[in-house]
Amino acid sequence: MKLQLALDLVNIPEGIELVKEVQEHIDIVEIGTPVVINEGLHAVKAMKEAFPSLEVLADLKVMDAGGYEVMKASESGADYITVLGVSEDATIRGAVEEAKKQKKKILVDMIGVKDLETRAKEVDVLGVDYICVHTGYDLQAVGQNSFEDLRTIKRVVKNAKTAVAGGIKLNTLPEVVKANPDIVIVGGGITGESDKQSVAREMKQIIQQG
Ligand SMILES: O=C(CO)[C@H](O)[C@H](O)COP(=O)(O)O
Repeated sequence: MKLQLALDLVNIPEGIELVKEVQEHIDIVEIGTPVVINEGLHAVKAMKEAFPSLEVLADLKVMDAGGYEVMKASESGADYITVLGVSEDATIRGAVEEAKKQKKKILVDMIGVKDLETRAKEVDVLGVDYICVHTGYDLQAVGQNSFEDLRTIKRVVKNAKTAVAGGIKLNTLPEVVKANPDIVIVGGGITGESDKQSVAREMKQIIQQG
């Protein structure tokens, strides 16, 4: 099980400083959608250059032109690229095809999917690497989380690996880990803490203990 740090509310230099603090406790750095909007794919390139031993995920939330956008993110050094589960199968297929060419991985974000079980089964046969349940900020704000959704995809997904994101904190991590996802994605649960290093260290320990 990998720990992915999501960077959403920082610019490139702030992101690099933040990762320096926690790099030994994380596996993947996510360049979050707001960072890509503000800084472009330069942020992916800068992070990969600064931390060549860490994997980098570009959270593009691709919804069209799957092949082209995966190609551009791959050129910038992304190891993983996100595509939305609500997009057309043709978009997901295009993304998967390009990712295979570039030896990259596709993580499908199921944010906004209404019938999770049905769509997860459909996405699972398209050759994607990861299926991720995700409660975004707007639903976190009204008290929702992804824990039940994680159990659903663990039950129905047969080919892809699984991931979970959305408001995970140190005190809720044990419940998440119990469901055994392949990637746990944490943003504010680390970046919003004053002692980021010790929180990341503790999270990594909880993950390693399973
Ligand atoms: O993709 C995102 C928002 O769309 C975030 O990166 C993801 O939700 C993780 O951040 P947090 O732990 O703060 O919710």
